Amino acid sequence: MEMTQPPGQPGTERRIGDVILDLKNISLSFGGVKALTDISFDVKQHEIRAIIGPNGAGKSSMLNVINGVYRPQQGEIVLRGVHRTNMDCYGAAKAGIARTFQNIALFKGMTVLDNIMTGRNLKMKTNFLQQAFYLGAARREEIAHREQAEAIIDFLEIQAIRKTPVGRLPYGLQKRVELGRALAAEPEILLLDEPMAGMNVEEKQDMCRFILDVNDQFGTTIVLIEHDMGVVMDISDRVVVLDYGKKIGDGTPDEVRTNENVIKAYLGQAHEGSAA
Ligand SMILES: Nc1ncnc2c1ncn2[C@@H]1O[C@H](COP(=O)(O)OP(=O)(O)OP(=O)(O)O)[C@@H](O)[C@H]1O
Repeated sequence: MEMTQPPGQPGTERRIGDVILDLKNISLSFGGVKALTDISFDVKQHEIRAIIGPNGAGKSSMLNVINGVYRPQQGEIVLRGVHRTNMDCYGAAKAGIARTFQNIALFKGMTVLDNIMTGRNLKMKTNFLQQAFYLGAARREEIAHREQAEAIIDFLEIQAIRKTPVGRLPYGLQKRVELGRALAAEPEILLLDEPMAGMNVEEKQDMCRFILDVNDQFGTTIVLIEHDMGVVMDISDRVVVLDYGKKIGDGTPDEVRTNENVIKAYLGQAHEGSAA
């Protein structure tokens, strides 16, 4: 599990720090549909922060606001103390925010290694011509990036499939590769949209372990959406709960578990067997 140059901050001790990302009064509509209404919550450095809520609650929209896919009509995104009314995707990536998607977004015909290499695009410093002719600097850079990608492959224990086209892999492994591609960007904040959706119990346990290891070993701050309540309650430091685009709960797993509104809107449904 030793990486030559791990993502995030090498050797960072797992200690919850100050607020790194602060969402203030975010509202987002699509025509008449209010996806988010006046949502505020913060994310502290090194923590695992979960966003939960029933289908259509606004969870993915929230991640899309954080990494600049959607522009909120109201509110502010404060990243490391810098106030913005919206992010843009490139700016978010440059600022150390990486994400995975609900539906896997990988290049299916490309190998695992090459997919993970695409995650290093922003780290490439040589220009297009240098790369095209594979000139000295480009060659050295390529080797360094490959080493980094191989280190991620070792970390995620997918050495055996490093040359396999992603499209041929089972779903659970594709999700792991997607995590690898996000890690390749060496993010400080990692947004995970349902990283365990569609997985069997064993795959879920593996993914949990990798998420905890990333957080623990590299100090990466993690914001995740997850439907599996067992997983959420086990691995999160704090949980924010959305329902119909509104925030109805925010706190530690224990606080959220006993919050009346949450029980009524979400956990209550789970008890009745209508939610995961
Ligand atoms: N691009 C879009 N255009 C129109 N409406 C959208 C768009 N994205 C989201 N919505 C609407 O915003 C609301 C919140 O959707 P969102 O996908 O954020 O919820 P979610 O909590 O992630 O749901 P799920 O758990 O089903 O993924 C829904 O009513 C959805 O239909």
